[in-house]
Amino acid sequence: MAPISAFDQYLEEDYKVNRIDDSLQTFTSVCSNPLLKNVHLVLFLNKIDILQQKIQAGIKVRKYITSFGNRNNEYHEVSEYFTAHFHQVHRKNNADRRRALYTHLTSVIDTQATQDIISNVRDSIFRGYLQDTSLV
Ligand SMILES: Nc1nc2c(ncn2[C@@H]2O[C@H](COP(=O)(O)OP(=O)(O)OP(=O)(O)O)[C@@H](O)[C@H]2O)c(=O)[nH]1
Repeated sequence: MAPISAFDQYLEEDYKVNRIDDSLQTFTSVCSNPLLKNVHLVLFLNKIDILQQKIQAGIKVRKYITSFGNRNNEYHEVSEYFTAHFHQVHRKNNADRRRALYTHLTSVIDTQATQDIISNVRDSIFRGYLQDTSLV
């Protein structure tokens, strides 16, 4: 789980490290861990409600993440941009393409939507097990 609303925040323990970069570094460690080589990953990009509020308040992503450049400072473009970065980290650390990454944009304070997403994730994991055993 990574908070994608945190693009304008820095670590308390190191004020030079942007919190999105910190999440990407943590995710790189997960993806490059040999013990997790064959484990499918489910990533919740969380706090999208706060991301939407920040964007509506006019906070510019490019001020904090210069690589965002002149893209539109609107929710869909921003969330797609950050999601793509996490997928890129996964791709770089998944040379044999055996592992899947499932990403979900979440706001866990919306308990109904979160419950629906978790049910879908659980269903797809079970479906994967059944396919592996050729039962479906
Ligand atoms: N608005 C909103 N608040 C959330 C969401 N997820 C967690 N929180 C709240 O954020 C606060 C911190 O919780 P977490 O983010 O789980 O904890 P954390 O990772 O230690 O906190 P941060 O470092 O601030 O991200 C709590 O008050 C949560 O209720 C979300 O999707 N939307």
